[in-house]
Amino acid sequence: MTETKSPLTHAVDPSLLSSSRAEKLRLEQEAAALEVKNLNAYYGKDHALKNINMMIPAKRVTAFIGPSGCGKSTLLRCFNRMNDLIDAFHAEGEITLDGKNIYDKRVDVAELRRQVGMVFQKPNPFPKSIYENVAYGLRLQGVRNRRYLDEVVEKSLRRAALWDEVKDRLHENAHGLSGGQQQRLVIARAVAIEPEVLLLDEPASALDPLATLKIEELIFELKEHYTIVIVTHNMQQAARVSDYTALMYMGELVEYSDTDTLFTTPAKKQTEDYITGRYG
Ligand SMILES: Nc1ncnc2c1ncn2[C@@H]1O[C@H](COP(=O)(O)OP(=O)(O)OP(=O)(O)O)[C@@H](O)[C@H]1O
Repeated sequence: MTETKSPLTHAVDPSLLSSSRAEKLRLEQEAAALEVKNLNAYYGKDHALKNINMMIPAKRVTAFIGPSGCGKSTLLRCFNRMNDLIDAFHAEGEITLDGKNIYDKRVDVAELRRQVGMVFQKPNPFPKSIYENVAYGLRLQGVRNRRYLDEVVEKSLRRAALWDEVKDRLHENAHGLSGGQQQRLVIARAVAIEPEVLLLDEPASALDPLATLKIEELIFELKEHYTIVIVTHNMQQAARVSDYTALMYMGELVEYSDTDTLFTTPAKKQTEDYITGRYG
């Protein structure tokens, strides 16, 4: 009896792929939002990122996957220099945002973080009202005009798919919202200051399946306006939400391509082993 060998036993259901991606995406044809050139990063002597070179396309969703400790979050945090807050950290190489090196000494890091917003695993609204959470960044910028603030708060909450659920309780404390609502509120807070890039570090891993689904749908809508980079442990999630996927392993970028290709016909054996669950 001849045994037909299927090329891959997918950890990810192939029907998840391509349904939302009618045409074949090609990285080399995309406009770049961020470009990473010869990036090495260290925590003291620990070499956390090893000579990373990649381009993050504008207004697409790019997912970073890979086993725990491979450097996904470190790379994500390089994009708005969040790692600068860690004493032992240093980076070498270049990351450009719209052609400008964000590691240049003259860069205003506060302005960089306005352009490159970040959402963390655990929702972290401030202990203030829903309204004040969203208005926070604008108030920091000195905006006082009430009508303008009202407009931005509404627009941001709509964009974060939360408006209908909170429009009658804008002045209640944000900590009264569910976890999923809090995470969408944090996204509204980030978009209120019109960033260019949104970094999402496992944004749904603390949420139940329904709240996760809402965040995934939201990510799909947000890419119309923003470049999105998401770290996820969940390969199904990467397959569902991202246009491009990067697999990392021990600080190296193993493979990076459009999501359909990475999950169906990866170029490297190491990728195939990872996505079929043979390691990680
Ligand atoms: N604040 C820190 N201080 C020292 N070492 C760190 C720090 N943060 C991360 N590291 C180290 O850098 C390497 C990469 O960690 P990183 O958190 O970027 O990986 P990850 O792929 O995001 O992991 P996970 O999926 O578990 O979050 C690991 O060896 C980790 O121990």
